Amino acid sequence: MHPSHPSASDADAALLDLLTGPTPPTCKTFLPRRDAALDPLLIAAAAASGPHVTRNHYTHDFFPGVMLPQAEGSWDWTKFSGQDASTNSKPKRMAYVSRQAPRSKRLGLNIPDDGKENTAPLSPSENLPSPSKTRPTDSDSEGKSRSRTTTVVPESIKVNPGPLEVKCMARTRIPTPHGPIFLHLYHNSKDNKEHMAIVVDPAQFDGPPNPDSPPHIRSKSLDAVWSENETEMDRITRGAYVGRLSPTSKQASKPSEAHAHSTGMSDQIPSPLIRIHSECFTGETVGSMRCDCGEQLDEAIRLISQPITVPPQTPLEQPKTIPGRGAIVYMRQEGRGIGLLSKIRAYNLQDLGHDTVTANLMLGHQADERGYEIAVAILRDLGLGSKDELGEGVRVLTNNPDKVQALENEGLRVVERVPMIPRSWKTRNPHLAVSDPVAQADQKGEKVVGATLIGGNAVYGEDLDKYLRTKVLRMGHMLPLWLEDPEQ
Ligand SMILES: Nc1nc2c(ncn2[C@@H]2O[C@H](COP(=O)(O)OP(=O)(O)OP(=O)(O)O)[C@@H](O)[C@H]2O)c(=O)[nH]1
Repeated sequence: MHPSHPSASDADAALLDLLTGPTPPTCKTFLPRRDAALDPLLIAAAAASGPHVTRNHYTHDFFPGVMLPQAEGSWDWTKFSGQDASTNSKPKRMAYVSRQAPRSKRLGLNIPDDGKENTAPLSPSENLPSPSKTRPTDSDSEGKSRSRTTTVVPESIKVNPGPLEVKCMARTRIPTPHGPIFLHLYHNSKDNKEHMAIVVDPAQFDGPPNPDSPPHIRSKSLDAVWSENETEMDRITRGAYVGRLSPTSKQASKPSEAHAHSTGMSDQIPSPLIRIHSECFTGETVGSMRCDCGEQLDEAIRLISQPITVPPQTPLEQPKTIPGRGAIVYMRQEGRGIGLLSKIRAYNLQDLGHDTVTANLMLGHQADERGYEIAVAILRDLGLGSKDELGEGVRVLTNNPDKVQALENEGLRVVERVPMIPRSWKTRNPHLAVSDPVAQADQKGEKVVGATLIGGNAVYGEDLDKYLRTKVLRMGHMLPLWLEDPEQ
């Protein structure tokens, strides 16, 4: 008898089976699912970013904060109803963050084992978020107390509390209107910026130093052999070569020869001229006439490149001329360390009538937030300004007495401060212009090749004058403030 039709006969049951099909199997007959349950992380990632996003991307936080309502791309604009996404009152969804240490840390890179040279580029050991300082009250220079809370994110974020190390990652020759320079790119273990050294030392093109010439200005970390697997071509490609490269160059530098110390002429030649220059996108790239940074960089390369006259040692000898030598350490400390964003805001405050120092303070910054530890370490790597007997003392191109003090505090041997008179002041002052070929050319309206990076000649205007006067009057820069009236 058919179980579902207890009252029907067997013939009826057979007919019914024929018409309705066999009884479907019960759930018990199904095999259990073998595939993984749907992964909520994967679904969330795909929903946020599209099907190309895998669980790996998501776990490792390729899109930090993408799930937060205010994050770019996280708002569904199809639901836009005139309300600002950032004011969405819905509870925030969770943002997942990788708990896995960076690869370099997991593999133990940057940790020298059995004394072997580390081949990996220096990188900050941890990618910590920038610390933020909160100042509940701040007063500007005019003594007005403000109660608003200002959050300050320092531009140069210190990410590694360990000892400072600098490493020159690459060096190359750059021709400039003032002559060739060697551009060195540095990594360091303190911040994540690529600071640079512009080395002027064209004598290096003639090959290894001879006993009669001053020592070449070369990076010790660049000339070091980084690993036994490094080929000559690897080393040449990163700039560890002596002389000038040509299509037939095959020989990388030998650390012992490249850093040979000569004693012959060292006593008679002046110490190398150096400058620590702070990045200024507006002044150097856009040609801003709000500051003198562009012309200072250009002027520093020009001054360091001037040939040096070496006095004769005996009455029978003639004075000798050798190529100029020195270096500019180009620090990525935009806006005296406050960063470009804050500097742009500071400019607007300046247009509202405040000077550069007050504008910084109003934004919750200090007047100057720069540090010089990395710059001095770079100079030391170049063999300049260290206090040991092989290092050369330096002459520093600056008007800023605080900078000289800070450099000395970091252990730099400064033998002289060399002032930098703004070109526009020289051009307009007949007494100063008399001894300066660039100023003379400017006065005659002649174009001086390479006189400035952008404008070609000295530039001036109300903004620049205000900026220069503030440096002298409020920051103690050592310049004679002769220009009371520009028309005089
Ligand atoms: N915060 C701020 N920074 C500025 C302003 N104008 C230029 N800078 C920055 O100032 C730095 C250069 O500093 P300066 O004070 O001009 O000169 P210095 O380096 O202290 O001294 P010198 O060695 O004599 O040039 C660069 O990083 C510029 O970006 C400004 O109005 N506000």
